Amino acid sequence: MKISDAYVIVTSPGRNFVTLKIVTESGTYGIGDATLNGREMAVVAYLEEHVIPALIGRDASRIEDIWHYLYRGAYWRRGPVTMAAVSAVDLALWDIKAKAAGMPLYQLLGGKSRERVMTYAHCTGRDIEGCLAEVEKHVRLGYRAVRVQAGVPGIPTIYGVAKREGERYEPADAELPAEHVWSTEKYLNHVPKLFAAVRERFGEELHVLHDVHHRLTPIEAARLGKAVEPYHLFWLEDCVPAENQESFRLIRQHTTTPLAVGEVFNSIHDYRELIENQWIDYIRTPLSHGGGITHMRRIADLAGLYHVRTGFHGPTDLSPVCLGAAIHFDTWVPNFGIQEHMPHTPETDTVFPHDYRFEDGHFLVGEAPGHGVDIDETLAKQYPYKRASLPVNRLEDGTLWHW
Ligand SMILES: O=C(O)[C@H](O)[C@@H](O)[C@H](O)[C@H](O)CO
Ligand SMILES: [Mg+2]
Repeated sequence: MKISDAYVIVTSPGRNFVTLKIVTESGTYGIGDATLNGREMAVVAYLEEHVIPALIGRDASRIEDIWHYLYRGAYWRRGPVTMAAVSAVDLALWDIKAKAAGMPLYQLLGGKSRERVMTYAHCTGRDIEGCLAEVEKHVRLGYRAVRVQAGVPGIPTIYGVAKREGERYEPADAELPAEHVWSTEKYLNHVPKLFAAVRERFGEELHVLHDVHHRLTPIEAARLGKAVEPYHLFWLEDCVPAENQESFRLIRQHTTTPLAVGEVFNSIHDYRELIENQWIDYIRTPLSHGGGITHMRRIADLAGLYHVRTGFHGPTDLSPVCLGAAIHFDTWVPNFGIQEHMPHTPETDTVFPHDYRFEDGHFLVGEAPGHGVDIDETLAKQYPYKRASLPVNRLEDGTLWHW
C-alpha cells in the first residue's frame, strides 16, 4: 500500500481549516485534520516542506513506524505545530487502514464499548439570565450536559460569550489579536452565582461544566473549586495554565471539584505527573493535536490506570475530520467521559460530508469504512483562507495576562 501522493487543502467555510489528504497507489485515500487555530499556515508549511516529501513511496500500512519516523526523525520533538502535522498524517493513515479493511475505525480499535457518545453543549449569555435561556434551549434539544459561561459585570468582553445575543461565538475574530481586559476579582466574585442559578432552575441531574480558560493562579483556582462544590460540577476546565503540572497538587488539596485539562497539550509528557499523581479527572487533548490515534490511545490507557477519563476538545476550530475520528475513538475507548460539541456551520458541514449523527444529546458513530468523513475539494476551493488570530488579555493595569 504505497503512498503515491499527499497534499494539503486549506479552506475557510466560515473559518479556516487545514486538511491533509494521503493517496495510495491503489487509489484508496485518507484524510486528516491539521487545523491549529490562528497558526494554520505554520502547519501547512511544516507539512508541505518537511513531511509530504518524506511520505511519498512509504508503505501506508506502517502507521506505527511512520509515527516514530516523523516524531523522532524531526529531532525537534513535540510542540503544537509539529504534533498537528504528525496527527494529520496519523489520522489519514488510520482512515486508509480502516477503509482497506472495509471496517469503520471503531471496529479496528477494538469495537464498541458503548452505544452512543454523550456530548456537552456550550450555553453562553451576556448575563446569567441569558445563559439560563440557552441552557433551557439545549436541554430541550436533549443535551444531558451543558457548559455554562456568562458575562461578568465590569468585564466588557469575556471568553466564550458572543459579542451580540444570539450570535455564534468565534474567538479568532480579527486579523491581528484583539485586546481584551481581564479582572480575576470580578470573575471570582460573580461566577459562583451562575452555578447557583443553574442548579436552582434546572435541578440536580443536569451535568454542568465550566471553562476557566487558564486565567487563574493555583490558589485562586482552589478558591473557585471550593466555592462551587455545592453545585457539584461535572468539571472545571483549564483552571490554571498547565505548563507547571505541580500547580495541580495545590488545587487538588483544596477541592473535590473534578478537574479537566489538556486542550493545549500535545504529548503524553504534558500529562505524566498530572495523571500519575491523580491531580486531574479528564484529559482534553484532541486527536488532531495529540499525535492522532496512535499517541492518544497511549495517553488514554495511562489515564485509565488512574481513573482519569476522556473529555475531548471539540470546538468549531477543529474540523469535522477531527470530530468524526473522535466519535470513533469515544465509541471504543473504555475510559470515556464526555465529548465536547460545538456545532459546525452548515457551510462547513457541506465541505466535509460525514456519517456521524447527533441525536438526543449524543453522537452516534457511522458504519462507513474509515473515520467516515470526506472533503469536497471543489467546494473547498470556493472558500479561500483568511488570516484570523485569537485575542490577548490584559489586566486592568495593562499587564499582559492569559487569554
Ligand atoms: O473548551 C473549548 O472549547 C476551548 O477552550 C476553545 O473554545 C478554545 O478557546 C479554542 O479552541 C481556541 O482555538
Ligand atoms: Mg477550553
